[in-house]
Amino acid sequence: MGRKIAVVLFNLGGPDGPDSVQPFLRNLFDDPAIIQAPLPIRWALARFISKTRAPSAKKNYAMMGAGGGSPLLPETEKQAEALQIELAASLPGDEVRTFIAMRYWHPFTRDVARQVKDWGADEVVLLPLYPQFSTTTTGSSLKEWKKHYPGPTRTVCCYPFEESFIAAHVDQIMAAFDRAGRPENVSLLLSAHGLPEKIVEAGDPYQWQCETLVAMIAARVPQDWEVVGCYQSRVGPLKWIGPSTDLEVERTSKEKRNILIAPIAFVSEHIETLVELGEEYKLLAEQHGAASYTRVEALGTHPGFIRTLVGETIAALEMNDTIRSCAGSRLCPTGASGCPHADVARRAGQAVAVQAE
Ligand SMILES: C=CC1=C(C)c2cc3[nH]c(cc4nc(cc5[nH]c(cc1n2)c(C)c5CCC(=O)O)C(CCC(=O)O)=C4C)c(C)c3C=C
Ligand SMILES: [Fe+2]
Ligand SMILES: [Fe+2]
Repeated sequence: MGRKIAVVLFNLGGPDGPDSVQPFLRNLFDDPAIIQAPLPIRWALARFISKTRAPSAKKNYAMMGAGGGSPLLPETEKQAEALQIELAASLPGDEVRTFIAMRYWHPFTRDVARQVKDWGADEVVLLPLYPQFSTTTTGSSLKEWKKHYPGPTRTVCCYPFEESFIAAHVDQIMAAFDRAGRPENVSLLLSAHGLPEKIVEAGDPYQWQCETLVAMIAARVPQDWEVVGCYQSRVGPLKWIGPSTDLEVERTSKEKRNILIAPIAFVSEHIETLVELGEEYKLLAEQHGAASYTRVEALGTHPGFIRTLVGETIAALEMNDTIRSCAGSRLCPTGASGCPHADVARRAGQAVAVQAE
């Protein structure tokens, strides 16, 4: 008899209407992975920041035509459905079901953990919809999952260097280049969500993974393009990693370049792609004289991306270990405190050679 395989997709979640913007933000800022402060202080900060940030965030959410909420859940549902169909075809003897576990809004991780238990899964694969590992995203979701699901699981750490993932990005970028009329003097800005510097200094492999991915994409696009990795969506008073996307948009606009801007850490459309990349930076580019500005679409249900997720799931099911590596057939950034491989690596006393494809 076949196995019952639950594939749990981790994502951040987003408000489902204007009234949930503030409680969603409060959940986000109450996460110790986001704000490292002792408890009564963190509660107070979460309450204060969510209250002060809610009015401007509501305006931004209202711009997306999703009833004042985020399109993140419907977009993630499309990915879950596509993945379930492909996995069913790849694992014909088994019963595969995809679940979506959001971190800060419905469907909450704790409720999904209960559904997976009730379904009676024989195998549980935890698959983050974050291609790069960060303690603030995948690490936080894993912790939350473990609080609510005591059974064994197989965890995909991250997949930033998978061949099909890089090829899907290059495909989306070249489609945007065609839409722009294949101009000369192209600056390709590969934009990821930023992080406070101190999180990276504590060992988070996210920036390293983003920058390595930028170099890998740069090797695949026309060699006369300028390719720049940059970071968007800064929040709060701390120093964040750079260069910042807005300053890169300004600089390349002043140089009268044709800008292509692509998200490399978000895999579906939501506020950070539709509003920040699609509206705010577009305006900035126009104000500073860019020759043109074209937004590259998020991967969504791009067949190459769904293939990446299928490959990661199957590799996780086949491995002996319970964690699927960060970096495909390359070496895991072991020793980084944020990487769930760190413990494995410490035990082995060396970088862990990971499963080949
Ligand atoms: C790679 C993905 C992400 C990282 C890393 C990340 C870190 C991070 N985020 C905040 C603060 C906010 N993030 C918000 C929304 C949001 N962030 C991501 C992804 C990453 N965040 C997603 C997918 C979304 C959801 C967007 C949606 O459509 O709902 C928000 C809310 C929006 C806003 O008010 O701007 C905040 C706030 C911090 C502080 C942080 C690292 C410390
Ligand atoms: Fe964020
Ligand atoms: Fe790892």
